[in-house]
Amino acid sequence: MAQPHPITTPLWTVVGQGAIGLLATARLHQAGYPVQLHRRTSAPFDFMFQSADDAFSLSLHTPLKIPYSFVLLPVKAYAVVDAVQQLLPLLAENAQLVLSHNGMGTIEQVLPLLKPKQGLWFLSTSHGAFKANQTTVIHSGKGQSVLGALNQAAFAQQQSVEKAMQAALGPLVVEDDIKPSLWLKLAVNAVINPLTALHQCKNGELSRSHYTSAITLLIEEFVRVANAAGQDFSVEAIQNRVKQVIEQTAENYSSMQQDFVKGRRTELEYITGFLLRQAEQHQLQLPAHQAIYQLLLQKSPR
Ligand SMILES: NC(=O)C1=CN([C@@H]2O[C@H](COP(=O)(O)OP(=O)(O)OC[C@H]3O[C@@H](n4cnc5c(N)ncnc54)[C@H](OP(=O)(O)O)[C@@H]3O)[C@@H](O)[C@H]2O)C=CC1
Ligand SMILES: CC(C)(CO)C(=O)C(=O)O
Repeated sequence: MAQPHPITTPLWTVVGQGAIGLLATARLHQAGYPVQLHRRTSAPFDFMFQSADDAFSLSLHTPLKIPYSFVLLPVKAYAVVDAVQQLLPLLAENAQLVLSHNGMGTIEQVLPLLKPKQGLWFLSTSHGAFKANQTTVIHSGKGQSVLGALNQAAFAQQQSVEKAMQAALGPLVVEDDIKPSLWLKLAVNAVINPLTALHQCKNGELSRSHYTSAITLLIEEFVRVANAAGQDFSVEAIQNRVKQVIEQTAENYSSMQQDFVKGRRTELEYITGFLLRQAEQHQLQLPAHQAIYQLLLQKSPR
């Protein structure tokens, strides 16, 4: 008689020890997934997770199990390609890799690095998390996530990846084509992030009439380049989305504002920079985005 296959829960490897990575790690652990952290050092790592409903600590001490079959890569956009290059020798032949970050432009760089059976995914999230200190992560805002497969090899493990990402950063919407969602997130980030970094203000400040004309210009330019790139957005739809996010996150400081004020590298190159590169390809001028990009570069301590 044939033996039934044992039902195993796959081991996930989360890269880094950032806010989103630790949030995902804690939630995977809560859902019963074995999970390990691929960090810059191999020292043992304990951390504390806190949310509105929960608080617990997690010890991740066992040596890393390689090759990695399921990997979540929630690092800043500018760190993605280096991280993937470092991971390549550690990935299984049919590994599944989930990118998660703000901004765009990394997918095209990562796809050619993978082997034919290695699947690539993108997860875009509106969850909020921050590190209160090196070893404490706070789940500060319940959000949701959008997940999409980026190559054919991703479909070989579709159910496993979707189920795990539901646990890690759900509630989850799975899109056949994630690009429109990424462009919509880009619109929000290309308006709110540079303005809040430049004016050193909370997101909610941008609802003041003082910012109306700058926001309108940035949105009109965004829509021109998005349309040229084949994304069918109207100015009105983007205005409504940006207004909604400004209201919903009124008390937040954007990630770019925080990086900028702390003198850390920002994701400007993958947000406004990406938009400007797209505009160039389509022979469009984006004077408002160009101006804010130059101002932030000049003022940036790095
Ligand atoms: N935090 C949030 O609430 C939200 C964040 N996002 C986006 O998600 C992404 C991740 O955000 P967040 O978690 O805040 O970012 P962090 O910078 O806090 O976390 C990234 C982590 O990855 C580590 N890392 C980078 N490269 C490597 C590598 N090659 N090997 C090992 N570790 C590496 C970093 O280490 P080191 O510091 O040493 O470089 C850091 O610990 C960003 O794009 C952000 O914009 C989106 C929505 C909400
Ligand atoms: C949505 C927003 C603007 C929330 O602050 C964000 O994604 C960020 O800060 O990077």
